[in-house]
Amino acid sequence: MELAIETINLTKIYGNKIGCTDVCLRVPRGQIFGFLGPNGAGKSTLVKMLVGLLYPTSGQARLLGYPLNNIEIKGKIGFLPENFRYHDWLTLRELLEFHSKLYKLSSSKRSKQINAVIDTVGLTGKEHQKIRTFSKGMQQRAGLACALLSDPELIFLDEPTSALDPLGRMEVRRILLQLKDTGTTVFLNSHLLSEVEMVCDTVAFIKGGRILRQDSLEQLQSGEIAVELMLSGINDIVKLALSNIALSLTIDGDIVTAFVNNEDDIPRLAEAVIKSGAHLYEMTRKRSSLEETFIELTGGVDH
Ligand SMILES: Nc1ncnc2c1ncn2[C@@H]1O[C@H](COP(=O)(O)OP(=O)(O)OP(=O)(O)O)[C@@H](O)[C@H]1O
Repeated sequence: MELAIETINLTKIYGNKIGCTDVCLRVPRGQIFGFLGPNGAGKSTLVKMLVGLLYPTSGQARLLGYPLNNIEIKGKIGFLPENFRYHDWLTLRELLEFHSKLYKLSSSKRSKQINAVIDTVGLTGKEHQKIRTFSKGMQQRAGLACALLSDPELIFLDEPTSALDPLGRMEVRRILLQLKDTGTTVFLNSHLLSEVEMVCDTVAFIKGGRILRQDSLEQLQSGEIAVELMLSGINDIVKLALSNIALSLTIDGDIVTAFVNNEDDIPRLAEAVIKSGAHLYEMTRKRSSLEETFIELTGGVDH
């Protein structure tokens, strides 16, 4: 398997504080990789080392086959930092011109590429507006446009949707999947587990600077699913029908929680209730398995 990122015992110590320690990650090329952890876990520290903004205290890493800080890879990676502040007195077009010069894009390529990224992030028509007049969501799109300018082979996005409304988030998900389709590797730091679940192929969890687990989303989601059903008329027939589908059941008054192995069992639960003559008032899939894994591994959801 060809790797976009490989780190071997990568460590950053700030004075006597651990940023991250002994990080060994393997990010396959062409995947969307989700990097999850509570506040202060070491996510930004790792990304900053990978993009060359921080020197590691020890350990090694290779990006797109090159050792860290190789100048050649700078033109092949894109980066959207978490708390970016761009030159807000510039217009969007001026900002992108400036960044494309930093990327040393040829003048013939520059204009075409700027138009393309503006279109991709949905800011067409805003080219001549100053960044300072942009809403937070528009600023985040402008940041994403900068990160896409070099047509990167590998892109790091630190909380790319934190300022976006649900529609904006959906749009970013579409962009991420589009990037994946064209072979770009996406390294996504996100607190939004539902988003990670929707787009990522592989996920790693970090806490206290240490990687707790790295696995494919498929593997992480292969655990049990809890489904809560609010019923009236619970009787032995319903219980039997549900227990024929579920691995186990718990009943508390009108609430039945059924644990199933497979997503396809969820509609079967509803059918079983209706066929057995009980009334179904509400049906909720409890926490997603990714969320459960996150809580189990890190001891809590961060906000
Ligand atoms: N410049 C610094 N000097 C000293 N300690 C730092 C520095 N930057 C980060 N740290 C510490 O390193 C640890 C990891 O921080 P980091 O910002 O990498 O976490 P994070 O997972 O990105 O957090 P968040 O989700 O809140 O952005 C924290 O304990 C933090 O206080």
